[in-house]
Amino acid sequence: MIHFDNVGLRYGMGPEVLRDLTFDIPQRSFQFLTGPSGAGKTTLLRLLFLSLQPTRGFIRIFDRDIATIDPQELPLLRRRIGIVFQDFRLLDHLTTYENVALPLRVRGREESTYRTDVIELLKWVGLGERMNVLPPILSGGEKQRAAIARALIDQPEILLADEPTGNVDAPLARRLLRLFMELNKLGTAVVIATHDLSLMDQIDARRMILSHGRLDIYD
Ligand SMILES: Nc1ncnc2c1ncn2[C@@H]1O[C@H](COP(=O)(O)OP(=O)(O)OP(=O)(O)O)[C@@H](O)[C@H]1O
Repeated sequence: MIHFDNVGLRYGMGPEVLRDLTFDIPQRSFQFLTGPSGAGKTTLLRLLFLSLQPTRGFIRIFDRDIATIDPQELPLLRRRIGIVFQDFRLLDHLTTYENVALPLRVRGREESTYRTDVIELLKWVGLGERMNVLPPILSGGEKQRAAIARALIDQPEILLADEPTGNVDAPLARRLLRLFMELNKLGTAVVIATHDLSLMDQIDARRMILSHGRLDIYD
């Protein structure tokens, strides 16, 4: 589904942050992306989300060479990729329900065509009772789950999550991990960027470890 071949990335004239990355992310796979702070996890997620271009190398996503993708096509391709940002990026003046429905609303979909799906998804992430609340009232873990629901509303083929358990306690982290595993069983590929060793130790999943800009993979 995703293939990187000798990819390198530098910001401006700075040093290479990512070097010689060659790997695949297969359909329906589940992996952790880890490494010390500053190793380049967020940068790699941005490449996977098509919000950065590599400075060298070749990336194929959904059978497309990303160097040849017209910028106008990006929104359509990005719909196939769900992303949960480290800082959630919820809009404070919209309710939880409206935040999750927003990607559909901006595309001009009629509310009657998605209302039930949004409610079902909110129930699935455990926010059935918090649908009409504004984000500033939500706890850190609830915001996290609202951001996950928003990333999933378009039924992406791959979910990218940046430190999704960074702001929650251990029981909730386990619950979120179960949610990601359930999603993966339903067919979505999952990439979780995390520092959290205890989270990774809970399941026997592939580990992509970044260090000094290079990547080692333990299947
Ligand atoms: N927009 C940018 N411009 C210049 N340098 C950047 C930019 N974004 C990140 N960097 C640098 O790239 C390197 C990798 O950063 P990145 O945020 O990808 O690491 P990370 O592994 O996600 O870190 P953390 O675990 O602390 O979130 C760091 O040295 C960082 O300072």
